[in-house]
Amino acid sequence: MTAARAPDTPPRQRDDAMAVRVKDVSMDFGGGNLAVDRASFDLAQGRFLTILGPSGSGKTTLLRMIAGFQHPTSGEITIGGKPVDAAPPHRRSVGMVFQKLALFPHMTAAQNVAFPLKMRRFNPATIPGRVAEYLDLVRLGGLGDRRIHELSGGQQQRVAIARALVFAPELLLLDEPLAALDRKLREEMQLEFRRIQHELGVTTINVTHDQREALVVSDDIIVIEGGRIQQHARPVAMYREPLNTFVAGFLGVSTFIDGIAGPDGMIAGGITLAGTPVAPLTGGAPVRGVIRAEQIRIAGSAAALASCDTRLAATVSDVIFEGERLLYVVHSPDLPATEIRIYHHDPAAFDLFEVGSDVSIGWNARDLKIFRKTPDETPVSSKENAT
Ligand SMILES: Nc1ncnc2c1ncn2[C@@H]1O[C@H](COP(=O)(O)OP(=O)(O)OP(=O)(O)O)[C@@H](O)[C@H]1O
Repeated sequence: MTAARAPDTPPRQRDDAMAVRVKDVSMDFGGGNLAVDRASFDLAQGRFLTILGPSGSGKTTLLRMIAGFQHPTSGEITIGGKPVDAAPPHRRSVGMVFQKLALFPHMTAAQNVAFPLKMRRFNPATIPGRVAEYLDLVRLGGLGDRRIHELSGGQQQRVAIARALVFAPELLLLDEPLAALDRKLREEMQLEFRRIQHELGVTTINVTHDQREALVVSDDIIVIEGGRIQQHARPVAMYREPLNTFVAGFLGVSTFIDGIAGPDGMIAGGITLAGTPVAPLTGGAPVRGVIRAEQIRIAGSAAALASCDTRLAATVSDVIFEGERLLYVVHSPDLPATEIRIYHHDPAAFDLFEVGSDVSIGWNARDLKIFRKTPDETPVSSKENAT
């Protein structure tokens, strides 16, 4: 595969180490609708960044400003050291793939891929070779003569990717391009995006509300909520060390325990739970403990959980079979207000528990992360986001 550096690839801007710089950017649509609130981040050349957040959190607005389609109310965005709106959209070195692919239906796959090259006045003699090269890159070699309606959804997606990349843009922007695909195809295309991005080394910003996609494809993740960047980190760090309960609830499946800070962790339901504060806490302050579903163990007796720092009696309220794993929902008389969620990763095991079973559950102090609770915090349902 030679598409990575085609002979007539335009020289890229390499004078600035940061491919994209977003500085104090806000978008105020008026009437109290602050869609993006003082967002700042830098993205280094060649990295794959995903902006992850729930519906209405400001992801698309932020991406549209980076694309130059929308002007920030305040702040500054540069690509390769230059302001984004320095050139008209069709002259910018930015490739884009949206959920609506906007392919030309009357054209063939190859004609679609050739279109941006013609718009950018590439040497006509080089166009067929370059189109073939990028169709190969997206594994559509041999299908260039097919019209768009003669291609499957996944193949159309590949045409859109080839069209976005064929002119070797400095930056690739993806706005939920996989959202409309069924789960299996979506997961296949996630890996394809990753492969192609690694092969070309093109700096990429992807927008999604799918946490799995963010974890699978990205070098870096930004979680956004209410127009504000909540955390910017690598996927493993984001998952293991969330900065606040919103991020903890948005990635993965967790149990939330409300209480107050105590000397050795937190006090909830009248008992002390050993845990790890993420920041210094004042005794008696309202806190929220968060523990991931895979970090709680479940067993038929407390003796089987001797290695756990905390052990509680509980009753199974629900068992959800998810194929490769089970999700137990249990309640403990020690924490009456808390719905506790536990993953069990071997659904073929013999010691499964049925609804109504009395069980023991346990975890270690390092896995119960204790956050200061803010006054406006409402219970978070991480289950809704478990895709
Ligand atoms: N052109 C506009 N005029 C007024 N308000 C807008 C406009 N575009 C977006 N908004 C508002 O800005 C907020 C952020 O919208 P945005 O589309 O950026 O969210 P999102 O995170 O991309 O959501 P989704 O995942 O549903 O696409 C929302 O409250 C939305 O209603």
